[in-house]
Amino acid sequence: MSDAKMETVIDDQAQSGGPQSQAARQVEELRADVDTIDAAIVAMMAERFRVTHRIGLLKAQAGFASADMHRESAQIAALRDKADDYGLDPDLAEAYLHLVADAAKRDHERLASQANSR
Ligand SMILES: O=C(O)C(=O)C[C@]1(C(=O)O)C=C[C@@H](O)C=C1
Repeated sequence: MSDAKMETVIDDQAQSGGPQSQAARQVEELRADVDTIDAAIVAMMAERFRVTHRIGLLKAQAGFASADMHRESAQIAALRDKADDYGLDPDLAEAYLHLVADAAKRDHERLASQANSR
């Protein structure tokens, strides 16, 4: 256990028939759950992006700035609390919010520059 490995290809281990193949097969089963969860997260992110795109269209039409850091502070505080409730590292929830809000703002900037060039 003490040798520091850089990578273990679990698929190879599962087929090896060696002493670690049962653990490797259990990892593979859990990976199916990970894939299902990741697909759901991507679907929800796409839905979120469609909603923020609509916000961006309204902001561009009204001449509002893409960013609203007051709103983002409230979102971060709420998500950090929620993460705590679920036993998730609040830093991870905050990193998620930055990721999606930054993407939304880039989209809003594009929409604003399109509106300005008309
Ligand atoms: O709620 C807004 O005003 C948005 O533009 C959406 C959003 C977000 O992605 O949640 C993005 C940018 C703002 O700074 C705040 C929030």
